Amino acid sequence: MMGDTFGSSMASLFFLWATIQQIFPNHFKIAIKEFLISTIQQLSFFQRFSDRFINFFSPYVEIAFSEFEDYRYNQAFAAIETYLGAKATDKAKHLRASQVRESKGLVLKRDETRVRDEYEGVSVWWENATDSIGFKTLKLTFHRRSRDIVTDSYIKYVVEEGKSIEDKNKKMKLFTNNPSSHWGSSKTSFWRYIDFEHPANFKTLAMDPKKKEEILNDLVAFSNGKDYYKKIGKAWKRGYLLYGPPGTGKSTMIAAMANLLNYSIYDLELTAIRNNSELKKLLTATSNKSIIVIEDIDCSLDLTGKRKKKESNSTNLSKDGQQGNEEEDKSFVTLSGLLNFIDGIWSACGQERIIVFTTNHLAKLDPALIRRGRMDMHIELSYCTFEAFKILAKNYLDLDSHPLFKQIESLIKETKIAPADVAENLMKKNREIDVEGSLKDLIQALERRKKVQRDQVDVHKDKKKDKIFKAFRMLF
Ligand SMILES: Nc1ncnc2c1ncn2[C@@H]1O[C@H](COP(=O)(O)OP(=O)(O)OP(=O)(O)O)[C@@H](O)[C@H]1O
Ligand SMILES: [Mg+2]
Repeated sequence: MMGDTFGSSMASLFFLWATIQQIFPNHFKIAIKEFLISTIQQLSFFQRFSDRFINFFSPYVEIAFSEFEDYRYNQAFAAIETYLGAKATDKAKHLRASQVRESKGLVLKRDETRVRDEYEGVSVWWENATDSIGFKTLKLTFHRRSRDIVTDSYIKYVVEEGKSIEDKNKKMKLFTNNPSSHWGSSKTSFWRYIDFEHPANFKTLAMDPKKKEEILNDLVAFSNGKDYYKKIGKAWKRGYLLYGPPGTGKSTMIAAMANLLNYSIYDLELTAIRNNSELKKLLTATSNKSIIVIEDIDCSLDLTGKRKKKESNSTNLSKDGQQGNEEEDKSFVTLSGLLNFIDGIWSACGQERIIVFTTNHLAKLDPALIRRGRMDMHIELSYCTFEAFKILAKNYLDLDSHPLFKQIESLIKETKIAPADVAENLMKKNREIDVEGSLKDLIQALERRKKVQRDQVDVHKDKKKDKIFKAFRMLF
C-alpha cells in the first residue's frame, strides 16, 4: 500500500517537472527543481519512516535459518528440515515419497512451502525459500509476545527433536568438496552432499579373516570409546592408512566402515582446495560421527609443500568445461597445513571422527604423515589370497566349495591378481549364474596372468644378466 502511494506520488512529480520544463524560463525552473528535489527527499524519508513504523508496530517476528553459513553446512538447518519433514506424516496434505534405503522404507517429505506448528499453546509458521543460486532458507514467523518461549525453548526443541529423528533413521551422507565460482569471482571450495547408499560391508569384503576381525574390533572399540578417550585425555579420533595396489578394496573398505558405524563420509579432494586456511575451514565444518577420506594422498599432495595435479582430476574438469586457467588452479595446501589440522584444531574441536588416507604407493609417503598417533592403524590390502577368493565365490556365486577350487588355490598362490579382477570373472554373465563357466573363466584369466608375470620375471632376469655381462666387458 505504502509503496503504491510513494510510486504514484513520484510519477506525478516527474510529470509535473516535464510540464514545467516546457513552459517556464530558466531561473524559475531552477527554483522549482530544488523544490521538487526536497519534496522527493521528504517522500523517501517518509517511506523509510513508514517501513520502520510498520515494523515497529507489526506483532510478528521473523528468524531465518540458512542452509550454509560461511562455508559451513548449517547442522541446525538440517535438523529443522528433518523435524518439519516428520510433521508431514500427520499434518501436510501434499507429500512427496521417496525411497532412500530399502531397509528404511519410504521417506515422506512435505511438498508445501508453509507449515504451521504449535508448541505449548504458541503458534508458529515455517516457510521455505530458495535463492537464485539454489541455497535454501527456512523462515520462522511467530507473534512477538511468544518471543521468549520460541527463542528459549521452541527452537532448541525443534533442533533436538530433528536430531533424534535423524539419528533414528539416519541416512548416511557422502560429502564432496567442489570448487564453485558462485561466491565472489574466485573459486571457493565447499561441501555438497548426496545420500550415501553403498552396499559394501565387512562380511562381503574379501580379505584375510583374521585381519578383518582385527579391523572390525578396532572400529567398534573406537565408536564405543567415548568414556575411554575422555579418561585418557585424548581427542576422540582415529586415523587409518589403507595401502595396496589398485582394485584391492581400499575404497570398498571405507564404504564398509561407514556402513558399520553409520557414519557419513567426507571425501576430501585436496586438489580442489586453494590454501591451508580453506582446508581448515572445510575440515572444521565436518560433523561428528564421520569419516574424512583423502584418497590417493601421494597424488594429491606434493610432500615438498606444493601440490601436484591429479591427471584424472584435470580430465574430469575439462570434461565438465570448468577447468580454470593454470594460475587460478594453483594450490597452496601443504603437508604441514594438513598435519597441523590433524594434530591441532582436530584435537580442539569435533568428536568421534575417523580420518582415512589411501595410497597405492606407501613408500612415496612422508614418514611424518603416517607416523603412529596420526595414522593409528596401517592396513595393507593386498592381492587376492585363496581365503579372499572363497569370500568372493560366496558373494558372487553363492558357493562354499567346488572341485575346481583346488586348481584355483594353487594358481592364486602363484599369481598376483587383485580381488577386483577376480570379481570381474565371477560376475554372472547374461543374468544367469553359471558356476562352472565362471570358475573356468577365472582359471583361464589366472593362467594368462601367470604366464605374463613369468615372462616379465624372465625379461627382468635377462636385463639383469645383460647389465652384469656389460659390466664385465667394461672391466676387461
Ligand atoms: N577386497 C575386496 N573385497 C570385495 N570386493 C572387492 C575387493 N577389492 C575390490 N573389490 C571389488 O572391486 C571393485 C574395485 O575395488 P576398490 O575400488 O575398492 O579398489 P581400490 O583398492 O580402492 O582401488 P584404487 O587403488 O584403484 O582406488 C569394487 O567395486 C569391488 O566390487
Ligand atoms: Mg579406491
